[in-house]
Amino acid sequence: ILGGYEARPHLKPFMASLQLDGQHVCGGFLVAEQWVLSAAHCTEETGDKLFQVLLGAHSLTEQEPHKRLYRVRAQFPHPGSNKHNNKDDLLLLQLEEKAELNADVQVLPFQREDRDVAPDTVCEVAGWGITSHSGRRPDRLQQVERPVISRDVCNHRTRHDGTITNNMMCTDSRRKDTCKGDSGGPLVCGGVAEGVVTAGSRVCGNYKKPAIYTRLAPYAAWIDGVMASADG
Ligand SMILES: O=C(O)c1[nH]c2ccc(F)cc2c1NC(=O)[C@H]1C[C@@H]1c1ccccc1
Repeated sequence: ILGGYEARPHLKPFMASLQLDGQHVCGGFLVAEQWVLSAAHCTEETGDKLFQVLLGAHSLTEQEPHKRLYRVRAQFPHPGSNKHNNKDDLLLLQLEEKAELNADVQVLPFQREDRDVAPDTVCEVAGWGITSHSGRRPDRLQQVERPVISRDVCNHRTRHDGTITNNMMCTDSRRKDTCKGDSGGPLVCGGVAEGVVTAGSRVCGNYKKPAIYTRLAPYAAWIDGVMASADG
């Protein structure tokens, strides 16, 4: 997160850190007791290794009462996701067991009504992504508030030039922005997850390249289908 600030500890109990060999790779959030939602691009350099999912954390390193690392039983990247674009950039992870819910571990509902969030709506996004252009990695969860910008503005020739589909949304990226390591985390507007930070490599903090999110409402059936199909 660029231009943000440290979140109040454990006030975002839905936040997940997707880790490989103890290292944070991407964000995510608890979408059901045994399921975490993130971004498909995050699996690009993992080979066939499965992530581990850290829940209940504020600090990535310090001991905290409800912090727990969960093994993943299976990973389901959206079938339409690919490494050449931001389309269908969603990943569902089935935990080995149901997460133990408590003050620091809670599910976050996602938007199921397929209607665009109004431009200028201020939403918030959190993550353990880099906090500076030099690539500084925070130990504690950061957050920032960002206004939604319309798809037309985001698709302007000088911005993302027509690549933003109806299944995507954008927020202003002047100074305050998401960045590497924040991908997979939720864009929360009015207490509901409206989108997931896309994980395609993008410049951060430049107003000419707004942040891009995968909208969740269009994928409600896919999310429900995968969760229902896999046992549990
Ligand atoms: O965050 C992203 O946008 C993104 N997109 C990807 C695609 C492939 C892929 F193999 C990884 C990623 C990845 N995450 C990262 O590079 C994470 C490793 C970097 C990081 C940043 C801050 C703190 C800790 C670690």
